[in-house]
Amino acid sequence: MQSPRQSEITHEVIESVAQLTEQRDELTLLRKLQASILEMLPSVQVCMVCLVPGPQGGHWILDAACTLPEPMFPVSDSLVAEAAGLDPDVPARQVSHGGWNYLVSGLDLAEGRRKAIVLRQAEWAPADLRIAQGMLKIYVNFARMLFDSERDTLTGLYNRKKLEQKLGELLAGRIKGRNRKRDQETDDYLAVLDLDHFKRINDNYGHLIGDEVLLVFAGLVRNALRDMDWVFRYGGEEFVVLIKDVSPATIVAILDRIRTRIQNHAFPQVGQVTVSIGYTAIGDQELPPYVFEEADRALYYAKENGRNQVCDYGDLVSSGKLEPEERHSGSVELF
Ligand SMILES: Nc1nc2c(ncn2[C@@H]2O[C@H](COP(=O)(O)OP(=O)(O)OP(=O)(O)O)[C@@H](O)[C@H]2O)c(=O)[nH]1
Repeated sequence: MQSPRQSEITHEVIESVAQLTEQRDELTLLRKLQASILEMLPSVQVCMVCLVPGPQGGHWILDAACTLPEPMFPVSDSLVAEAAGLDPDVPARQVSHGGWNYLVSGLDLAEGRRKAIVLRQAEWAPADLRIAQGMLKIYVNFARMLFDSERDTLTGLYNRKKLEQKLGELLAGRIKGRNRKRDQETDDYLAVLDLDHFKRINDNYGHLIGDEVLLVFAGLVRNALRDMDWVFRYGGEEFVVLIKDVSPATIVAILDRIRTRIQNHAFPQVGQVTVSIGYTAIGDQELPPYVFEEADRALYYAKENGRNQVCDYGDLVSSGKLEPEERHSGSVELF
């Protein structure tokens, strides 16, 4: 039979696992993991960092721009090397260093990144170690599942489901007035990007090369943007980017930079590929499909009028080239 203390611990562990698996967002999942570990094992210190391949490749470095919960200690180069060398199938490894006993765990992310979770304590009681290892194992398994559920398998970009969630959150925030910046000159934008004459690429070079073009295209778009910008594969050869808090001049510059980089890139076997882009400011549309619909209409205009160009829904409406969107309640087609 369990002692009262044992059954209290069992209850705490079950409660923590239940709370952990309620999370649907990478960052809140990490925060919950940190809180649960600190609650169950108060003498443990926790540090969560992102690693990226170094400039020469072959070794990993800390990604300072990666925002994770406040680290409780600095991560040394040797710990980075330890986390980098982890076998993804081994959830946690024990390492002793400078009078501390560390438990290092890693999780591979898209775009060659790796997340490392490092716990430390001068001495680990065997029961504490088992709890920590178990929690890390549950976290890694659950985070992988969460990660897969919101990513496109070919490109590793976020998928349409994640777009719907992200855009819904953004609009809800604006409606509540939290992100409204009426007095400022910046806005949030949604752009739809569609490769030109992609069917010809498939027809002339085959589906595998078509997939390769999509993969290279996804990387070029991702690399042309800041870490804080969101890139989604909407489906087929259609992609969406969400760019927050930029001026009207900046959004044109960003999207035209993407367009030019694609045009100037020599795609393996295929050579030149171009992209058409339609975008709209995220304002009072109220529902995610309304935002998408505006950007998609601007994209359609770009396609109909020569392709390989960037078109703004707002400009097209104010110059009379497009009729403003008429919305009838009940006619909303969800994503
Ligand atoms: N290789 C590959 N092809 C895809 C994928 N998803 C969709 N496609 C193809 O993308 C092509 C899209 O063709 P269309 O919608 O006619 O458009 P397009 O040829 O790009 O012409 P425009 O958009 O008008 O410039 C179709 O041939 C689809 O089969 C995919 O995952 N891999």
